[in-house]
Amino acid sequence: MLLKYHPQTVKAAISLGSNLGNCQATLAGALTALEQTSGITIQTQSSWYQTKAIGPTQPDYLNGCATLLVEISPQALLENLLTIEQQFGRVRQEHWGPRTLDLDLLLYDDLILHEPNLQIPHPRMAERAFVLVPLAEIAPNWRDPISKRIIQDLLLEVDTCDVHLL
Ligand SMILES: Nc1ncnc2c1ncn2[C@@H]1O[C@H](COP(=O)(O)OP(=O)(O)OP(=O)(O)O)[C@@H](O)[C@H]1O
Ligand SMILES: Nc1nc2c(c(=O)[nH]1)N=C(CO)CN2
Repeated sequence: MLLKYHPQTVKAAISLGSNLGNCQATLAGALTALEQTSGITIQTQSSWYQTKAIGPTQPDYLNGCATLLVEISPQALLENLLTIEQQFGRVRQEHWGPRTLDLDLLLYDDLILHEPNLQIPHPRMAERAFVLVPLAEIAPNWRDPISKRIIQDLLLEVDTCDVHLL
């Protein structure tokens, strides 16, 4: 019997954010760009949330999360995210400053990775309501491989008053 070779498929989670330009169009465009990338399939996308900016004074953000099925490495996934950020006009200026598009890699299966250009889970994920609210909507039982706590439990520890369903 001939068995077709399937590269391993792994589940990953990303966050999306935008606070410059037409944010809703940018986030929808970023998901379309991801879906058109070889080795990436969007599994679930969250609702969009209007969130108060953390960091320097700047406009509110539109934030959301998506789970992906990926057949590419974490580094290749990050490269694709950075390329899509560039396509949407992302200019790196101020630390935590305003941006047309921010794509962060949150989780990659149960992997823990500490490389100079890539940390997984995303190191600030567990303190950010703008990440945990949308992530809990689509992946409440995903376990953070470091704290061993599930997303809906991490969400109980943060203040969600500045995160509003669009
Ligand atoms: N899990 C990750 N997801 C995305 N980028 C990461 C991750 N871990 C490390 N990085 C590195 O962070 C670099 C800078 O990212 P970026 O400018 O988007 O940070 P930021 O969005 O301003 O802040 P934050 O990382 O707190 O969200 C990226 O070029 C990438 O190499
Ligand atoms: N509400 C909100 N604040 C932020 C965001 C974001 O996506 N949403 N991203 C930041 C840098 O990654 C800094 N501050």
